[in-house]
Amino acid sequence: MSTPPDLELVSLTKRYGSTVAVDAINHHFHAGVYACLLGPSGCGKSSTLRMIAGHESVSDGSVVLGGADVSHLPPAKRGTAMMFQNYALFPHLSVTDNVAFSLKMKGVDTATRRKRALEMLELVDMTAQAERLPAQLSGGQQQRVALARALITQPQVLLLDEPLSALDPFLRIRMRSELKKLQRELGITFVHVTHGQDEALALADEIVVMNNAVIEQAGPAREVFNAPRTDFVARFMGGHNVVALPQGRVAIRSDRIGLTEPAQGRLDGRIVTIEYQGTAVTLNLRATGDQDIAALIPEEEFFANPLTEGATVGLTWDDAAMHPLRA
Ligand SMILES: Nc1ncnc2c1ncn2[C@@H]1O[C@H](COP(=O)(O)OP(=O)(O)OP(=O)(O)O)[C@@H](O)[C@H]1O
Repeated sequence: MSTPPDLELVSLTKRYGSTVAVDAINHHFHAGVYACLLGPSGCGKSSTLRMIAGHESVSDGSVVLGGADVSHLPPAKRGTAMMFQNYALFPHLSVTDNVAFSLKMKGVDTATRRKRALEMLELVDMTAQAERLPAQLSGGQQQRVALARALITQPQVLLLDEPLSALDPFLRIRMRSELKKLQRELGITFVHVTHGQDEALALADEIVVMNNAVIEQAGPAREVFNAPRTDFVARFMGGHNVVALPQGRVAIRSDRIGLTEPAQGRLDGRIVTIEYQGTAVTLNLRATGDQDIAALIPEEEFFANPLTEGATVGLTWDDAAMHPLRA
């Protein structure tokens, strides 16, 4: 397969009446990346995805694929394909006919489209169910059919809107590793919308965090998690404390906080609650300056020297654990 093209969003804007859903965002998705658009409900992720797909008009700015402005092309002419949250399968068509549908619309002959549909079903391991109706499939199987249906058009970019949200937690984790494997095999760009931090961390080469219609931070998953640049990203990614220090606000991972004697650390904290979590214990502390701080202490370390609620401890961390936050 030839190298897929880069996808660029240039000052991309979506307005619905007076609501600005996407506010002049710029981003360059490198070809072949697995990117997750991550953010809370209403931040503009789906609007962004739908503008890339061509299912929503662009109010301003442009979508550029492989150097060409595709902002005003119809969805089928862009080189993108979209997989919807509810899969949108036709209930009266067999699995094979669902997958072959877009080729039928393009006037491809029956034998060719059946052959291509079966190839796609093989790719997603659904050959055995080829003649069933969607209602005769499990949620995970429906998702695979939806994937096969999106991939039959040989898109350069696959757009996925909350593709795992309809599945139960067990299946969600299984299907997420299948999505990742498929993306690696195909080598095309995946842009996957989710509001789940775990999902984004598990899947993404690159995480694009959106909030209030803008991109707050984008970068490799580990960089976004370990070095959040704003309060919002630190809190939304989870696992971090936002601490106000004389030099400014910093993010510190809760598992980077250590305990010492009172007055021997950087701050003192009173233990408000203790939560046992199996491999670790979370201490929720009220620290100097009325700041809430969570410290995640490995189980063995905690129980070697158990503490009780109400006790005061000193809190320590390395300089390298502090990530300054933008004001
Ligand atoms: N068709 C529409 N008409 C008017 N406002 C809309 C429309 N679609 C979305 N919006 C508004 O635009 C903003 C962004 O919506 P969008 O669906 O892009 O967010 P999202 O991050 O995908 O949220 P969710 O995770 O809940 O799907 C929201 O304030 C929403 O209410």
